[in-house]
Amino acid sequence: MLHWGYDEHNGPAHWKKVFPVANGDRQSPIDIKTEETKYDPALCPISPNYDPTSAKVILNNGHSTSVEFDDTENKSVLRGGPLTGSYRLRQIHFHWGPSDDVGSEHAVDGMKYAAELHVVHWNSDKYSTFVEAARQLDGLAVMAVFLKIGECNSQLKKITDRLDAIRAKGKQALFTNFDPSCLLPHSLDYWTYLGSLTVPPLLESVIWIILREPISVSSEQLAKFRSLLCTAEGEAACCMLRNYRPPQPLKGREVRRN
Ligand SMILES: CNS(=O)(=O)c1c(F)c(F)c(SCCN)c(F)c1F
Ligand SMILES: [Zn+2]
Repeated sequence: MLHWGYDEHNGPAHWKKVFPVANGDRQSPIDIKTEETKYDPALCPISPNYDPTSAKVILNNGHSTSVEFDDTENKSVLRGGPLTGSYRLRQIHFHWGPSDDVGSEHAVDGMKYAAELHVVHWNSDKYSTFVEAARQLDGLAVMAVFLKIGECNSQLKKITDRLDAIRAKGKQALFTNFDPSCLLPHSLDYWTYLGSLTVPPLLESVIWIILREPISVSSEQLAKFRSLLCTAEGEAACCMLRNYRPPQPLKGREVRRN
């Protein structure tokens, strides 16, 4: 297989040929059947504490757009929720689709949102680097926020207004003084379950925290994500129209809610 992607010839159905864990017991995303989620009174509120100076660059990696944070010290961390100890902020990125009726990775009772924000953290209490943590069962914590078509999101505008500068794969631009808490909804109520990365190598090291309340995004803002290119400058341009993996089998896992 050529390099993995989201096209007919290299998309999610092909990934298992190179990454056999794609058929594992704790793959992500999943379709959250809300009636089957279990209330857990032991679950704490989540407590994000981010320092805006941790933000460094905004990047087009060919599969998504991300904001990368300085994770050389414990300046921006997530605590609480289902987590033990503190998880250090690494980066945020988005998943979307070719039209507003699909795009999120997780689904809620079979319904997909237009896009999904992932806030990625790693367990800096127990491990020394992101790469080491990504190989551990409790290594990563990803907070997911659904994006629902509606009003223009003024906070998201800080990101969508910069996408022109990073259209081609491999391009990056300075991006600092940004606290990703500004992208969180009013309510921090969540579902949580044990899963994986949703892109190769699909490592089964993610504690998922999925916020139940979506944030808004306008159709025009979302269209800007789709104008990003999966190809580098000088290559035949190919738009990043979709980068979501379909829901995977639950395989007996429990989804808890606070
Ligand atoms: C949950 N979404 S994801 O797509 O599987 C994903 C990424 F895209 C990531 F970029 C990173 S971190 C940076 C790695 N090079 C990650 F931990 C991650 F889980
Ligand atoms: Zn993601």
